[in-house]
Amino acid sequence: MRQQPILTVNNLNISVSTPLAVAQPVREVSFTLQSGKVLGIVGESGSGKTLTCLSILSLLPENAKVELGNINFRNQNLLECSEEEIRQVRGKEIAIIMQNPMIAFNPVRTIESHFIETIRTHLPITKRQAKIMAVEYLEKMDLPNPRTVLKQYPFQLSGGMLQRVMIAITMSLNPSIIIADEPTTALDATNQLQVLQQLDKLKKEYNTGILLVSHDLRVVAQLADEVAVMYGGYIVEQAPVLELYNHPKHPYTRVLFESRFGLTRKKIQNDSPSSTSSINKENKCPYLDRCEDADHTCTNYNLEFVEFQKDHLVRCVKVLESIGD
Ligand SMILES: Nc1ncnc2c1ncn2[C@@H]1O[C@H](COP(=O)(O)OP(=O)(O)OP(=O)(O)O)[C@@H](O)[C@H]1O
Repeated sequence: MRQQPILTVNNLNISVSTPLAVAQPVREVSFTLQSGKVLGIVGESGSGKTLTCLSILSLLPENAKVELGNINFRNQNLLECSEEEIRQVRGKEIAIIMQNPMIAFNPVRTIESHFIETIRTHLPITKRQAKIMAVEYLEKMDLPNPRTVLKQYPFQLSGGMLQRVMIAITMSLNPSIIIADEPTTALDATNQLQVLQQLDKLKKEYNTGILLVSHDLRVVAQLADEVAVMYGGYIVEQAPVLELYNHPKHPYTRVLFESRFGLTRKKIQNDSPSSTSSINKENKCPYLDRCEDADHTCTNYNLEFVEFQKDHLVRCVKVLESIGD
């Protein structure tokens, strides 16, 4: 039996205003996250992954806003929370790990000082107790010599170590959800693997739900239970990881997989999806201009996201037609 989702994002639409135009980089995005599961969100640069994540914790840039939708966490619509209520959720309930851990640390403060401040902001404990917790969580992240690490400054640690420190700090608050936005992109292969192993450990040991954002299909394959593919602000396909990787249906997903896994010489073109540049008034497929399978039917359909088989959803009129055949 499927358990209750811990996070439900429903029909999320985000707009951004620039001096030249209003764009809608996130459209009709819906997904759920279960405790102890990893939902991977993949898609090329600019597809709307980061804005989707930032909106969950009300961290959107000033010129961006949620136009429509709701984000439910523990029966609470996060979009209706006050700034104070959101502050209670941030870090303690839902934590975010970003791509470049160096940015998250103040270069003139030791790891110990970061650790203690974060823990004590959320938990009523003494500095001594916080330090004991810090050592304990660094050990859990398999960082050698945790006491030495605590005395060090961020620049004295490698990117991979710093990312694991970041995860240790995050986990010391025992959040129900971690949003990991490209957590391994800045790391070399060895460190990537270690960070992924630690995230996997967290999901299993603490039943943490993880939203794993990456443009790297191999990273997502290692960790995710389910994967959503974003293109032009929409989720165009979503399925359990094995189903999606073995039977990608949307033309964009297929090209993405072929290009990443070298199955053919086909490459994804670098031009940005046209649909991020303005509001999609025509309701045409966001992938239309780049799709090899497109025909006249693709310019006139309502972009519905359809479950064409159990747990496998796709937003493509051609795929749905072919199933009907
Ligand atoms: N503050 C902003 N002002 C204007 N446009 C923005 C802003 N933030 C994001 N965008 C645009 O919105 C679109 C989606 O951005 P987002 O960062 O969510 O993409 P992404 O899929 O996470 O890409 P990346 O992997 O490069 O971070 C992009 O076209 C981006 O340029």
